[in-house]
Amino acid sequence: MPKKVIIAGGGTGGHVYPAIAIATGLKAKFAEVDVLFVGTEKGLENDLVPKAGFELKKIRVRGFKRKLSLENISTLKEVALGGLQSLALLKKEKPDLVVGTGGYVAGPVVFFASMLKIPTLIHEQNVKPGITNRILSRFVDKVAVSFPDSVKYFPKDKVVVTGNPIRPEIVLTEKSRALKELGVDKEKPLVLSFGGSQGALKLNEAALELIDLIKEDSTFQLLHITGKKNYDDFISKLEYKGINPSGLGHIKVRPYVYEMHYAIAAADLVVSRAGAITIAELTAAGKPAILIPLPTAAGQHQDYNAGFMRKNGAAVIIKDRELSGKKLYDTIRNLLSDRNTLVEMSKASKKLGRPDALERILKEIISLID
Ligand SMILES: CC(=O)N[C@H]1[C@@H](OP(=O)(O)OP(=O)(O)OC[C@H]2O[C@@H](n3ccc(=O)[nH]c3=O)[C@H](O)[C@@H]2O)O[C@H](CO)[C@@H](O)[C@@H]1O
Repeated sequence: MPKKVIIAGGGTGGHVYPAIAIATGLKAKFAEVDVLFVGTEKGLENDLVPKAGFELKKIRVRGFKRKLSLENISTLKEVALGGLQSLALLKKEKPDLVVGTGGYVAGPVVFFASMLKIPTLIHEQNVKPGITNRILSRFVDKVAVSFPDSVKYFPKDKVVVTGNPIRPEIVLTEKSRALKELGVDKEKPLVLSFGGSQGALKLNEAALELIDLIKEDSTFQLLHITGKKNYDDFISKLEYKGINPSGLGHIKVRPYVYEMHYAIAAADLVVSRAGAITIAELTAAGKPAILIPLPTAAGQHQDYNAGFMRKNGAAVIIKDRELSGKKLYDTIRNLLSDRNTLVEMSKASKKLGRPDALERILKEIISLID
């Protein structure tokens, strides 16, 4: 009998990309396995899941505000509704396994699956786990974590260190091919900058200043990703500064890059937020980084992710409040002009990579289905 796996994960790329990596890995190994995604109406899953060739069912879930607020009363209604929808979906689909990769949607789907005695696995991407996964860990069968430092947060008998599953192309793409695909000059180093899957306004502000500093001439090239919703505003601000973005050969600005494996493979240095999947991709590809952890991330979890990279010599950190175009420019110039440090950082980064993470998670999944 063919098996059915439900993967619940959504909201941002950090939850959706690992879910897609798991689904694609499962299908590659067992073509007969049926994989169904559960997400919400608004998240990035609506764009990425159908593109990856999977079916997406949607339920209505919202997160609670961390502070006491009236809005939480209406959220409570949504949560109850989301619970009922999850239950109905699980009863209808009768999956053999439910995997949760985070985001609000994973909460009710994984919780009710465990109540229905369906085998469950959750995956935690960050060094410091979120509250939902900590609560869910009491009910699920397996907890896959991405860093040894996360083990202490979960029940000992359930937790296993697998790493963050990433798209295989991230490791498989040759730099020379990537440079060609992106149309960048192979003689000058390329700096890739982006603020996770949504883009980051603060990083965009710094990038605007940085572009102003390097527009005439530069020792490096820049590929800056603004995030889809910030792109038009970014371009208007560039034009206001008298800069025509399409007229700059050594600077490229994009709203979003679907083929991120080319951007990462081509880069000599990466500037980014400290999202867990970004870090997993950079380390798998052995890229040195300048990280600007998002200060408002729940429980400061990006500080922990970035701290892990710095502790191991793979990244330098700029604090969000200290970020400016000039600071970014100086930090980039210093690193690019110090070849030895850059090589050491690349090696350190590569050492932290876990290219076998997907295989490890698949092994856990298979043992739960069997
Ligand atoms: C604001 C917030 O709470 N962010 C969280 C979210 O981050 P976010 O969704 O930003 O996730 P990550 O930084 O972990 O991953 C971003 C993903 O988007 C991809 N990408 C990005 C830009 C682009 O143009 N194309 C593209 O494909 C990257 O290659 C990567 O695969 O989930 C992560 C994993 O739980 C957390 O660590 C982050 O703290």
